[in-house]
Amino acid sequence: MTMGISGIDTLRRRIQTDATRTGGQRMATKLETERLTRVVGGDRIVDGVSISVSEGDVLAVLGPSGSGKSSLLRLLNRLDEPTDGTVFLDGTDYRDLPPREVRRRIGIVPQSPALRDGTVFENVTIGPRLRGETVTDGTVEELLGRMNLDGYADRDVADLSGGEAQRVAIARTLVTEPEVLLLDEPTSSLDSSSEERVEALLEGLVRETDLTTVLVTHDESQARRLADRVALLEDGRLESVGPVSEVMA
Ligand SMILES: Nc1ncnc2c1ncn2[C@@H]1O[C@H](COP(=O)(O)OP(=O)(O)OP(=O)(O)O)[C@@H](O)[C@H]1O
Repeated sequence: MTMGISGIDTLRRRIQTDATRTGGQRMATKLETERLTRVVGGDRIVDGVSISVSEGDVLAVLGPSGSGKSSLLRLLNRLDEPTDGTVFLDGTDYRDLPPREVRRRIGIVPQSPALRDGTVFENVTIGPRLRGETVTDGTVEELLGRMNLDGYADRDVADLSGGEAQRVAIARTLVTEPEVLLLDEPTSSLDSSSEERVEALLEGLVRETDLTTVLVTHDESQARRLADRVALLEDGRLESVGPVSEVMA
């Protein structure tokens, strides 16, 4: 049997995945970056970052302002294009997948998500509707319930508090049932009581659904509460990565 370069890569990846076992339990690699790099105007805003996230794990990305956290997140679902390096989703190079499929499977809640004029229902279902798909009322109600927004479907988003709007934005990302969730500072714009509430919802969500998650945060204590592993960025480069207990000892 002959094997092309991509076949060898896939095999190598499978062997690596098999090697990642804890207590005999297999931890499949869901998302892996390989020397991921983005150069803008001569600046290496993301510089050779190689990290992997196991299925169901929460990876927090920490680092000073301007260290490239948001830029890294935007590369993970190809909202921005890497200048060099790539991302593997379930072992497949994402450049071999249609960008639309990548963005459906890897959902992002941006730092300051803008809602469109209209109702909560219209906002939550906007992605599927743009693709000509329908979402049932029941699905939306269930999602809103999960975000503690029971009965909000017909509300005008103009009347929502910041915390409620953020939860609508999260529901809007979850409606496509992503396999990986990217969260960019999900609570940074909220007052402390909304922050606690949104964080508790996110914690419940990622623990109950085993959703593979990458969380950008400047808040070390939030990283400790939510994450299994932490990646520290500095000037676009990966300074360290590992379990929370080791990296943030
Ligand atoms: N589109 C862009 N064009 C040029 N430079 C950019 C662009 N996006 C980001 N940068 C620069 O890249 C660097 C990293 O920015 P980024 O927003 O990723 O950092 P961050 O760690 O998320 O910061 P913060 O914590 O303040 O949100 C900064 O110097 C920023 O000015």
